[in-house]
Amino acid sequence: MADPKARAQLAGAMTATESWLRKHRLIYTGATRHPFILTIRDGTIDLSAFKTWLEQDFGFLRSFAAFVGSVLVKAWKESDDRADEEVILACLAALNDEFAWFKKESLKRDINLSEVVPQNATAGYSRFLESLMRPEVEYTVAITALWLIEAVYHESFAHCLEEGTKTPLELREACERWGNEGFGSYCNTLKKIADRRLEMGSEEVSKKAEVGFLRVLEYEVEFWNMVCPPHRTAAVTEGSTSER
Ligand SMILES: Cc1ncc(CN)c(N)n1
Repeated sequence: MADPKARAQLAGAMTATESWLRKHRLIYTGATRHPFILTIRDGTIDLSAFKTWLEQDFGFLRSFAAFVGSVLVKAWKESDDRADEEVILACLAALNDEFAWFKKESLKRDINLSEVVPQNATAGYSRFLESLMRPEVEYTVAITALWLIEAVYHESFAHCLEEGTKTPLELREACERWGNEGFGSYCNTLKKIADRRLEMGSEEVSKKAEVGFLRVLEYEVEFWNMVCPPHRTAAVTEGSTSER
């Protein structure tokens, strides 16, 4: 069905991103409720896993910053709304702050970030981001991926801040960085941009954006799995900690 309006009517009041979140709920939950996050939330986190996450996420961040820069270029060239550029620019500014935070945290934990070698999951994710930076990749596809990458972190870390959780004090700052309400509103703004673009775009672009959506979730799960391999946490997901 090529007509976007007819597509929207068929889906009722649901936006494209909402219908994908529903359709791909299983993998979305896998990405936002990963055992790594659950162990932060219940206070049983293995601090060496947290250290690995710090090291690898810093590496990811370098590619992510380049990707966000490429989304800004696409917005400048293709967007129907100049306000999009301001949202993406704010994201780049926040990333500058994020780099400083990673450096501060690594100093506290005796990590030499310049010596860290990207593991397969980080390198694979970076290659995927690089593929999205190509000029022929549509702005709509790229902004949808950007929204989801940010939203997965927001949903994951916000889960560790809910009432009654046992998130260790020393990890609260990390959780607040992505789990705070301001970050949540920024994710919502990105979601609205993605939906606006998806609504006005072709069926073909929408399909590409959905493929990108799924790939982001797969890479996010792989990223968490690298930090906290499933075999080590099988017992946690089964409700016991005896195998850890
Ligand atoms: C792997 C990953 N995914 C998402 C984010 C949030 N920018 C992050 N820092 N790292």
